[in-house]
Amino acid sequence: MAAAIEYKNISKSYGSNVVLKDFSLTLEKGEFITIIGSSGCGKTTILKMVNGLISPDSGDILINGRSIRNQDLIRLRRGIGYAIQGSVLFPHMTVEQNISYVPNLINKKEKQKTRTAVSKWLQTVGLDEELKERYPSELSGGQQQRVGIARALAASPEILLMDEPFGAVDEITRGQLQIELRQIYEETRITILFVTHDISEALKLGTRVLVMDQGKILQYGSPEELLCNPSTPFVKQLVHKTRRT
Ligand SMILES: Nc1ncnc2c1ncn2[C@@H]1O[C@H](COP(=O)(O)OP(=O)(O)OP(=O)(O)O)[C@@H](O)[C@H]1O
Repeated sequence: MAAAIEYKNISKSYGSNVVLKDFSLTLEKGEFITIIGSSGCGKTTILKMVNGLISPDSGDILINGRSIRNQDLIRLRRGIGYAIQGSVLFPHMTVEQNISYVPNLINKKEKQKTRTAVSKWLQTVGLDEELKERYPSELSGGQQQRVGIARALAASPEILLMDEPFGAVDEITRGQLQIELRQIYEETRITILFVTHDISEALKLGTRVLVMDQGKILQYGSPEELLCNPSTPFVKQLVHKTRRT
């Protein structure tokens, strides 16, 4: 399978804090990659490097075989969905305006087509059509999170970056969103990078799980590989938590 994202010998430090040192990894197209590891180990850093929100000190990142170094970052970001924890919706725009924001930037002349697409995305993320006229402040946390996911998907990205997108919602909503996201993945087969603190979520959603510690890859493999063949005592302890729950 072709590579969607390649990290090539990436190093990144903040002052004397070395976050990544010679980090290399190839992520294949169409995988749902969940990323887990101790706090501060560099999960968000490797995610934000994909859409250029964080630049490496050295090394290179290739998206679909092309280095992001010489690419127009604004254009690159429009093609990469990004959903993070909590509501990051534009407060002064309705649900419909939020979801259609990027599609309207991309194809200015096809407003009707975008309107139809908004209805499709609302349905996909399990939101009632009548919510589209509401403002973010008139929605529950779970609904806001769903709109955030619809907005990230609305530009039909090939890559979707998700940084603890379900971190701020209750358990029941979280379970529903997990099922919906997995369905969206099955239907679209886009490449998803999903940061989580929850090992059950990582094993349940991912086709591949990346376990990191202090900027290093401890294991990158399928959920089955992690469960049957944990590479280190750290990974073993981590996956054992799910067996007890
Ligand atoms: N802008 C910044 N300036 C200084 N240090 C930073 C900055 N951004 C991140 N760091 C540090 O870099 C390290 C990695 O951060 P990162 O956000 O990638 O970790 P993480 O694994 O996503 O953490 P968490 O699970 O707690 O969200 C941390 O030690 C963090 O404090």
